[in-house]
Order: sequence, then structure tokens, then C-alpha cells
Amino acid sequence: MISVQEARDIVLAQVKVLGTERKELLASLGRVIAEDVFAPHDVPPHNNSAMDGYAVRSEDTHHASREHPVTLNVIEDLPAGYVSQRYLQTGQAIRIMTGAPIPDGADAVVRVEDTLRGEGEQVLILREVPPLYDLRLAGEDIRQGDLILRQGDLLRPAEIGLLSSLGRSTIQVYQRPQVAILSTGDELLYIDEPLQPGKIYNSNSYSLAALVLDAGAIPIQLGIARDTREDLEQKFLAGARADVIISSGGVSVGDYDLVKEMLKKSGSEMQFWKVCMKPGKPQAFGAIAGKPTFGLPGNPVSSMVSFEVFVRPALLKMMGHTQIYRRVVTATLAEDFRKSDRRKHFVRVALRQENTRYIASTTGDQGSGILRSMAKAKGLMVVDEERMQIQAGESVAVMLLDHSFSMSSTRDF
Ligand SMILES: Nc1nc2c(c(=O)[nH]1)N[C@H]1C(S)=C(S)[C@@H](COP(=O)(O)OP(=O)(O)OC[C@H]3O[C@@H](n4cnc5c(N)ncnc54)[C@H](O)[C@@H]3O)O[C@H]1N2
Ligand code: MOO
Ligand SMILES: [Mg+2]
Repeated sequence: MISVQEARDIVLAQVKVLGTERKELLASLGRVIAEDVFAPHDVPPHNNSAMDGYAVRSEDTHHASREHPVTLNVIEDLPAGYVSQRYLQTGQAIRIMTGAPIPDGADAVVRVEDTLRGEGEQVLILREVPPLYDLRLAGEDIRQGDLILRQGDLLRPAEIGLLSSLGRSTIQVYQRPQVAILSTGDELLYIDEPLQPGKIYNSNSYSLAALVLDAGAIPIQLGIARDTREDLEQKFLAGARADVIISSGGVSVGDYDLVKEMLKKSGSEMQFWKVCMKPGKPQAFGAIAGKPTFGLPGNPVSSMVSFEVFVRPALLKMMGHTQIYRRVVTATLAEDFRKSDRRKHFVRVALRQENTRYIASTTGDQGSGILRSMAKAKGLMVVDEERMQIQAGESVAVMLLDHSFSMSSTRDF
């Protein structure tokens, strides 16, 4: 039996970063950028007004006040999106809207609240403004030639906005792996079949496909393989058209646990079987037709936990991510915890926040078939091999299962 760390090293050494592809800008959200991006122009591209008001020559506002306004002649109205053809002379103002380019000759803006409309085309300036006042200068956000994003950066909404401000409509990103998902077992029913004696619904295909999607990869449902060598072989080979194969079940020591055999056939290889963890001890990893293949355990929680620990980091690596692990936080355990073996345990916990501290409490029955306690979990408490008991109040490490939606809160800031 190898340790979680050794197993993870083997997995990560085996999987390689995929190639790149060109995507529409919005479709690249959540992807890793595969190119360096330099700014082709300044942002903003021109000096422009930060306020609705009047473009002026700042020297004309000298000593202006509410008591002693300065009167200027308004020679033009300038909405955003238009360039003035006029040159502002002494004694003149141009009515200007936020974002409109500053006319030649002007060097400041007086916001409308600091003015009054005068006679005819005149405006009364009620305060003095220094040069550059309420101007936004060309290039104050981005300078032409600046390195804006580096290969390997994650494209989040702000990066998508930045790229669009540079006029980029497509972007080179790392590909998403196709992940073939195969459930094994004679007891399994498709979810649209009626329940029958001795049978259960195939839930692993769905939880695993959801995890694949949540990680940003592409699930391909291969359905159910029955516990025969022929069916398994045929379905595994079909899966080898994808970039990664995940199976669940059939990997322990039972009479019909045949997945290990698939990994030992000629043309395949098995790199490990059995990891010193709970849940998820019986699981295999290797390659079929050159494709990384995870033989996850059949128990519904075990397969999800093994995915979290091994498959997710591997998929993130393939997609070019550099941060491939879930965040781990320190929490205070709310109750006593005890274990009776020297495996690394991943315990389903709920988390609440008290001031700046996380408080973790287990979500109930930790059996490997109890999916409800997985659904309630916000994290997995990681209990090291040699740590046999933890007392209430002690600090523990919790790996956050922070899918963007499940970590949303009902409490606003
Ligand atoms: N003698 C031993 N028996 C078992 C051991 C052991 O060490 N010695 N380990 C147990 C542990 S721990 C686990 S985990 C399971 C792993 O079993 P397999 O990977 O061989 O999976 P199966 O036997 O096929 O199924 C186990 C369990 O999970 C249910 N299952 C399977 N696939 C699905 C699915 N797609 N959707 C929902 N539920 C599924 C299946 O019906 C079984 O109840 O082995 C233990 N046994
Ligand atoms: O390894 Mo099993 O996953 O403990 O239920
Ligand atoms: Mg079994």
C-alpha cells in the first residue's frame, strides 16, 4: 500500500499538459491562457473627461468662486464617442460628458455641480481647478506595449474585461481534457429505468461527471460496463479515445472485481493499486492504450474523495493550471475524533465561521456509501496517518470543496 503523497506524485508525473486552442473571448472564462499578451494601444486610448461638466483652460478658472464666478462662452456640446474639431481658446468652455475626449486647448474639467448656466451660451464657473483636474489620461490603465497577461494566468472575469479593453476577441488557451467515465457493476441501473430487486441506480457516473465539469474538463459518459472481461475490455478501449479514463467499482478483492486485470493486460500498465487512505483504499492507477486511467473505488463517497485527491489535480495540470490543489484552511474541530487505523483520513465536515476562525464539525455517518454526508460537507478534514485522535478545540487541516456555487453564502457582506 503506498501513501497518498507517493500516489499523487506518480499520477502527476504521468499526466502532461495538453495542447492549446483558440477560443472566443467569453468562452475562455476559467481557462488558462497559453500566450503572453502585450497591449497594442493605450487604455484609455485618449485623454478624457472623468466627469460630466465643462472642459476648460485651467488658467481661466483662476480665483473663481461661488461669490466671484468666472464666465466662459460655451462653444460646443461634446458627448462621449465624439472628437471635437475645435481648439479651445481663452475664455471658452466645451460642455463635455464623462468619457468624451478632452478637446485640444483644454487641460481640465469643471464638473457640472460646480457651474451654473449663464445667459445664452454662457456658463458660470464657481471654483478654481488646477491643470489635469478631473481628467483621465491616455494610458493611465494600460500603456501600449505593457505585458498584460502571461502564459499560465487564469482567465477570470477581470482578465476577460482587460482583454476586451484591448480589442481581443479571441485568445489562445490550453485545451480541456475529454474524460471518459465508466461505471462497472451488474447491479447498476440507468437512472431512467424502474428500480428492480437487487439493483441500484448508477450514481457514480453522475457525481464523477459533475466533478469533471466543475473542474473545467469535458465528461464523456460511457455508461455501465457489466462485470465481465469482455464488456469491460470493450468499454475501456472505447474510453481510450478520450484523454483520460475514469472507472468506478470493480477494483477491490471481490470475485467480480476485474478492473485491475484490465490495467494488467498487454498494452496497458498498472502503476499502483491500494492507497493508504480512507475512504478510497482500493483504487488503481495506470494507463490503457497510453491514456491515464483511474480505477476509482465503487463506493459512492470513496470515488468522489479519490477524484478530489488524485483526478482533479491531474485534470488541472493537463489544462495548464499552476494552482492545482484545493485550498486548505486551518479550522477548530468542534467535537472529539478518533480513528483506529494508520491511514490518512478524509473526513466530511461542515464549516462555519466565527469571527476569523473556521469551526469544523463532521457531517454525520462517514460510511463510504453515505452520499448525504458528502452533500452536507463543505470540506474534507485531512487527518494524517499517525494521528489517532483529535480533541474538540484542536486545530485541524480542512481541504475546501469550494465549488463556486457551493461556497456561496446566504449572508451578504
Ligand atoms: N474483502 C474486502 N472487501 C472490500 C474491501 C477490502 O479491503 N476487502 N474494501 C472495501 C472498500 S473500502 C471499498 S471502497 C470497496 C471498493 O469496491 P470496488 O471498487 O470493488 O467496487 P464494487 O465492489 O464494484 O462496489 C462497491 C460498492 O459500491 C457500489 N457501487 C459501485 N458502483 C456504483 C455506481 N456506479 N453507483 C452507485 N453505487 C455503486 C456497489 O454497489 C457496492 O455497494 O470494496 C470494499 N470491499
Ligand atoms: O476505501 Mo473504501 O473507500 O474505505 O469505502
Ligand atoms: Mg468490489
